[in-house]
Amino acid sequence: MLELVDLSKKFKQIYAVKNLNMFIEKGEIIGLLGPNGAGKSTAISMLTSLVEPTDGDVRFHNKSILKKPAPLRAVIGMVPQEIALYDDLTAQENLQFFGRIYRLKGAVLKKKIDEILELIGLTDRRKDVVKTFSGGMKRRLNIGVALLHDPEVIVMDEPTVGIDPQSRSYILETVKRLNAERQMTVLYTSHYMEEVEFLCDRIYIMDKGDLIASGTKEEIKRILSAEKTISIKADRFNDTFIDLLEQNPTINRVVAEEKEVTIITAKETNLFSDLIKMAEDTGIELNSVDVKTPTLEDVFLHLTGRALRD
Ligand SMILES: Nc1ncnc2c1ncn2[C@@H]1O[C@H](COP(=O)(O)OP(=O)(O)OP(=O)(O)O)[C@@H](O)[C@H]1O
Repeated sequence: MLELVDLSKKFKQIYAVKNLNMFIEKGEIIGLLGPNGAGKSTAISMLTSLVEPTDGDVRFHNKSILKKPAPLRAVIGMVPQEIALYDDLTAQENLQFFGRIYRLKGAVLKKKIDEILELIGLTDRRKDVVKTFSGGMKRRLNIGVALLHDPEVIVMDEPTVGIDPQSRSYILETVKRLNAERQMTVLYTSHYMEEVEFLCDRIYIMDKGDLIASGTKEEIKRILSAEKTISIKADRFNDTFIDLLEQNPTINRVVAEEKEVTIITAKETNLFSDLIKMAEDTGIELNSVDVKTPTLEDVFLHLTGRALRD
């Protein structure tokens, strides 16, 4: 239904997005995962014709929308990262204002507003001004605005950044409902791999403008089928211990954080006794050594040598 073809955007000398290829079929929830600066916002801004690509094409039902964005604009809803609401208006007044921009009015607009307030869980706060809302409530209303014209496709740019856990799970459940009950197609960008794992049918992972992996969760995790991830925990680590790990030829990658070191090694390697000895020799008191089931976070670590959450 929607396709990005060899899409690139260059800002001065830097590619924010480089040769990105993606497709989205009707009714899918697609995850676009990547750390800050990966190029996710730039990619979706090109998709929603807010940013003009340097190269490549965006196609909707096999037709380029770069010169004629109207057919896609009519059916797409965009939830931007920045909250775009009027603080001095109530929730209801905000929806009325944006609804009129979409040329909705009278009983149709009223019905739509009631339905949206119910969906985003703000019916009982409809008459309160937005400036009294928590960050999570503002984000929910921001999503409500994007739903006013009954879009077939909704694009959400990191809609859960910096909000309370309750609003976060409300938003995730709302995305699932929109997809299940209204067959809405969703493109969801995030740097939280657990959100993308929970929501999405297929996933694209970007880093520094490049697409580094794509497929279903299972397909992506198969990238790690020959490796395993070991998490080592201690109250503190030292450089000598980390150096020993990095020099060990059976260890493929080491990511050291204050109280946790993650290593990736070949599946068949048995490092347990070596790790205990290395810790003893370097004066580290281990709290735990665990072999983890691979997550998308581990795939990112494997492909880039960095943790996604950094
Ligand atoms: N208008 C712009 N001018 C110059 N550089 C830009 C512009 N917009 C984005 N960039 C750069 O392009 C790269 C990708 O940014 P982008 O915002 O698309 O990433 P992101 O994955 O959405 O991350 P974030 O979650 O931080 O927004 C970054 O290095 C960013 O600094």
